Amino acid sequence: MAFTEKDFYAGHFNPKDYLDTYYTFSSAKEHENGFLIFYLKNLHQAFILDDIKGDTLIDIGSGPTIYQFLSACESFQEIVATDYCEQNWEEMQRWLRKEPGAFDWSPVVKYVCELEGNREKWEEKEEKVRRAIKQILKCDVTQPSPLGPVSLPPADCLLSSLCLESACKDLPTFRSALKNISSLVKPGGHLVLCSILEETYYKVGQQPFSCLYLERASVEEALKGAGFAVKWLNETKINLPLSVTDAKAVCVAVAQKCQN
Ligand SMILES: C[S@@+](CC[C@H](N)C(=O)[O-])C[C@H]1O[C@@H](n2cnc3c(N)ncnc32)[C@H](O)[C@@H]1O
Repeated sequence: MAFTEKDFYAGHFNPKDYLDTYYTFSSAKEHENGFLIFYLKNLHQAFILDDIKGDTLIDIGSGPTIYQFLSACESFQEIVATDYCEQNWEEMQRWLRKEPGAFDWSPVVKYVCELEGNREKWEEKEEKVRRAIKQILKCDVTQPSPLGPVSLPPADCLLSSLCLESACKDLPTFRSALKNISSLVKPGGHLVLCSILEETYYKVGQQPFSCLYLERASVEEALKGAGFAVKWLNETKINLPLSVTDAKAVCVAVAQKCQN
């Protein structure tokens, strides 16, 4: 399908439909939730077991979701969320401010608390995430300075899930987007990248969006080309209905920005 660029996202990406389709979590939807469970386990691995920690973390292309912060908030006190689209900032704000109609993340939060051995209650974890997210900024990964005029000190860690393959029309653009975002992290800092593999489209409500077809090797090469050393990369097959997406697999990579 034709590439759906950022302004198409701004006009057509419905955060509520997106959350309902991909982040409604229940044991009855084990297949549909497969990719989310895999991401949560690997984020737990990165931020809790591997002990990637520091002061600041920037999440690139956060969309309306907060699942990616549930383990990270144990290791980073300051989280900056970013996205190109205003409707996504608003949807995230609804949850941060506990406003009526906010998405119910509690089943996902409870799952992560279980992974962590219930060190804290799920309500406390939600509050920790709310406290950690200090700002939501506009970002465009296709620009050399993705945060535009906003200048932040280089972060200790970058996180990004399912954004670059949505935002990039081809592999050269994907490679340069990784270089663009690498300017936001310190040398020696980490990048945790959650990607979807072998996907050409996904639907949000009835609206299809294009996806850059990626294979594991192209993710690894692009990371190396952008100056990152890959520490580990885990991949698993997924099984979502074709009415929603043609994705075949997901992967999580942990990489470290090389010292110059
Ligand atoms: C599939 S969603 C991923 C959202 C979330 N990170 C997740 O894990 O579910 C893709 C996101 O990329 C954002 N996006 C699209 N083009 C972008 C661009 N050029 N720069 C930054 N974000 C962009 C969209 O607004 C959308 O929120």
